[in-house]
Amino acid sequence: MFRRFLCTFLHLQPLILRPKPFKPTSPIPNLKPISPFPQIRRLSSQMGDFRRPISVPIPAVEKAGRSELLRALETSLGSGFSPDPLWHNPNPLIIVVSGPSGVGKDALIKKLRETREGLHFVVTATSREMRPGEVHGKDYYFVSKDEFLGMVERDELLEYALVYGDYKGIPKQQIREFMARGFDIVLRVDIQGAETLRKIFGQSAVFVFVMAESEVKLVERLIGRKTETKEALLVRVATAREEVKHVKNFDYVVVNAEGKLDNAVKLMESIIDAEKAKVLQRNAVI
Ligand SMILES: Nc1ncnc2c1ncn2[C@@H]1O[C@H](COP(=O)(O)OP(=O)(O)OP(=O)(O)O)[C@@H](O)[C@H]1O
Repeated sequence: MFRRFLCTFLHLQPLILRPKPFKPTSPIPNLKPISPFPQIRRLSSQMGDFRRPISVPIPAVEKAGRSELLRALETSLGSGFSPDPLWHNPNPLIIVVSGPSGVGKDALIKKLRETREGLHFVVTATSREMRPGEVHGKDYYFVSKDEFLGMVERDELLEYALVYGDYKGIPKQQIREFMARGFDIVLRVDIQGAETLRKIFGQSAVFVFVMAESEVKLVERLIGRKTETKEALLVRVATAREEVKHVKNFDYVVVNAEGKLDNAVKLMESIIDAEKAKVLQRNAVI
């Protein structure tokens, strides 16, 4: 009576409570697998494991060898232990790095490139003049305005914009190739670019906003870089003030404080690690 009540309670057939016949699994040779459908076999064993009576004695842990114990546990559970990974490899990420001009995006990316493997830093195409020290194909693909517009016409760019009078765009093919090889992709774009990419990717990419610790530090950095005319400086600083307000559209903020570039790089790495460990993975497709 009690057993019948227990079975109804557990939504089980009475048969399940009976001891199962002994069915050892590999590595004991010459025995048939328990089921021709390993998935189903594993599932049923998981569901019933804690209720199934132990049909063979398990040797004392301190006396038995590892393989003997393993075999006894397998036999008692009614299925072998799978060597397959319990969790799949994480999906390749698309990481969009943005922030106001002069905040240190390039400096951060340069350091990240030195410290972390498995990342591909997308080389943007631009129609702007090469700055001293920059390398074609490494810092940017420097192309003429006409060449750039040809790429737009052939739909070769994921996103492009006219930034301070120069075109900048992200070649699609480069991203596809590196994602197929398992690389995480880092895209460095201005705020407008990040907004466009958010529309394209939605939540399937990671958006990181790089900030300085204060407005004054940001302006000092831009002045210190000595790459802008005074007119361009004014435009960049005024724009930066507005751009900071866009932070709410991003997933993460990285404060790149004066003299603390290494901390910002570490935070970037932590963000990537956390994203890789997510149960619900992002799945960006281009
Ligand atoms: N943590 C930091 N401390 C001090 N100086 C920094 C720091 N990070 C970057 N810099 C310096 O600030 C200046 C601006 O940095 P960087 O060129 O990387 O900015 P950016 O965000 O890429 O700018 P832009 O969008 O205009 O290209 C550079 O001279 C860089 O060396």
